Amino acid sequence: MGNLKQQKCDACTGDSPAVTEEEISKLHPEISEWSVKEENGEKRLERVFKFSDFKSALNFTNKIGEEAENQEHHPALLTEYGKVTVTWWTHAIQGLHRNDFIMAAKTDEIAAKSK
Ligand SMILES: C[C@H](O)[C@H](O)[C@H]1CNC2=NC(N)=NC(=O)C2=N1
Repeated sequence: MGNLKQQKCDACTGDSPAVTEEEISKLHPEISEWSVKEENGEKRLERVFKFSDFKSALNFTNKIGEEAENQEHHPALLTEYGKVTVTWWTHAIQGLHRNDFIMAAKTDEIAAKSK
């Protein structure tokens, strides 16, 4: 464990397995700052990152966007003055896949490097 951020996303289709509750409880400690939310009956991972101004928030948003393109797995990003809300889930399965936990870990790493 502790290596989620080094993993790559698998190509995901509607047949890909959603993580089970048991897997969620194993993976969540690696990204403990994220909350598991439920929206429209779909589980999602969400975290708010704080910044000193809009420009830093936008800069972080763009870095997450680049990594999303590299991994072909894409978040919802809400950029505001001094904060970015990042939400990961897998549209193809309307819920959480291991990919979402990998991307959350990568997001944490990018945030740590952006400080
Ligand atoms: C074909 C392409 O890989 C898929 O449409 C990808 C793109 N990015 C994606 N991102 C996310 N978060 N969920 C998906 O199901 C998804 N599907």
